[in-house]
Amino acid sequence: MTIRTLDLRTTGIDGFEFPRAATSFGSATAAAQHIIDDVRARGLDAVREVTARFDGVELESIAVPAEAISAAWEATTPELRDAITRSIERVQGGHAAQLPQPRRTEFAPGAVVEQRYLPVQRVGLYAPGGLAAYASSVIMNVVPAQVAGAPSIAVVSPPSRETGLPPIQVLAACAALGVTEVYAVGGAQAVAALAYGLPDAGGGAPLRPVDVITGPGNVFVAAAKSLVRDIVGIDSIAGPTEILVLADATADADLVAADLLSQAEHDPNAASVLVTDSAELAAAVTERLDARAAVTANGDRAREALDGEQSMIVLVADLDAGIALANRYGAEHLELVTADPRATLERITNAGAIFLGHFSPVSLGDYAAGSNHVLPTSGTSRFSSGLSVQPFLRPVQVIDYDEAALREIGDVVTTFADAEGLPAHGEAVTARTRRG
Ligand SMILES: NC(=O)c1ccc[n+]([C@@H]2O[C@H](COP(=O)([O-])OP(=O)(O)OC[C@H]3O[C@@H](n4cnc5c(N)ncnc54)[C@H](O)[C@@H]3O)[C@@H](O)[C@H]2O)c1
Ligand SMILES: N[C@H](CO)Cc1c[nH]c[nH+]1
Ligand SMILES: [Zn+2]
Repeated sequence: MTIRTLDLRTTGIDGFEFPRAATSFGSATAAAQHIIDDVRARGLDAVREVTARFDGVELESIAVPAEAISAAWEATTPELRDAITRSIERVQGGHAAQLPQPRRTEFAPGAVVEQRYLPVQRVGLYAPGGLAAYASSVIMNVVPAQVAGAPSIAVVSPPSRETGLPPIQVLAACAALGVTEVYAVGGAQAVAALAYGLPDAGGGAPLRPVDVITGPGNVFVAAAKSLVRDIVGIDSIAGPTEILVLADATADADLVAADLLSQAEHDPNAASVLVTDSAELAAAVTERLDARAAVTANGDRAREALDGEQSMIVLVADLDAGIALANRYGAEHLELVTADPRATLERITNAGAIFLGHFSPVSLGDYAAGSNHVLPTSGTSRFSSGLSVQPFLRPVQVIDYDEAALREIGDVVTTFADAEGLPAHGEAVTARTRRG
């Protein structure tokens, strides 16, 4: 494996567009629609059939028994329990800081409009399965929902072939967070079950439909989320993970290589990109990537990602060109490893999350920084943001006028009502102000 290097030092960056991993969203959308229709029509029978086909697991019920959740916590090592607990504390702190404050505006005595934030009443959170046991994704979904005050939380995650349940790490994170409603189901069938509900999720108990679905997943999960977005709220659609490291000659090549590999191990479609104005750094990172990929456990998968057309080292003439490219790419994860990362930060316009300097690697944010790891990918950071308390809260305005305040502004209403040809609107005001 040698990650390819593209030298734009003399040609310049005009017209250069980063290739992204090809994802067949079109065919996945057709497959997801078929699964959604089937689950709506046949409920649990359809969920069980699709799960048998794509997960290779035959299930009677998808509802995870409460005992399995508590047993998972008991069976978890003290080290992982401690890590889960400390991660939750940080992520809780990070998300509590996002809570918007209610506002009260008094336009005149007795003329008040308040802005309050109401939590979404029931949420469905997707923790991916597949290549890893995403306990941390449980935390990154559940904590913002809990901090927002959502009273009813259902977690879905694909069953493993061995136990027919989500991995023990996922269940242990649910236990630590006090989540008791968990379903062993993944893919588009999980999204359909959350959006439309199931009259019977196994053992006669229903899965009640949710109001909002969040969480990362593969292309079928993403396609299903976009297909149900007219009946439930969703967060942004997260695709294969991405890291762009913007580094100058002051960066440590071994650390840059370690960070590029950390995201490459997620998925053969993951994108690892280094943008630098230092040819020496580019050469050294290439060498360190080879050395590290040879010894890390998921080296084969990471090599596939680094070999893919979506991964590369880009050599630019100077830091200005590098910053322009980073903004053009809008990476899910952007690392700034420059002589003055804070100064570079001021010039960043697009990124899902930004990691500053040598001691803020992406994997810190994945687990323990206190930030959220569900982040916009594929350039969608131009218009969307990482998961926060926001999808779990709705601002609602409360209008509270007294009689004098209504009299004072009433003519604005009647004049508008007449101008719009809607006189009954005005009459609703004069019925009050002309009384007595
Ligand atoms: N952005 C983030 O925060 C974040 C966090 C963790 C994981 N991820 C990403 O999430 C993704 C997880 O993907 P995954 O596949 O490992 O797990 P997943 O849970 O997203 O998908 C597994 C499900 O896909 C369904 N499925 C598999 N093949 C199918 C097919 N041909 N047709 C229909 N359904 C099918 C199965 O039923 C299975 O339950 C990875 O790309 C990973 O990088 C992102
Ligand atoms: N880097 C992934 C996408 O942001 C999240 C993750 C979960 N576990 C490890 N990493
Ligand atoms: Zn990661």
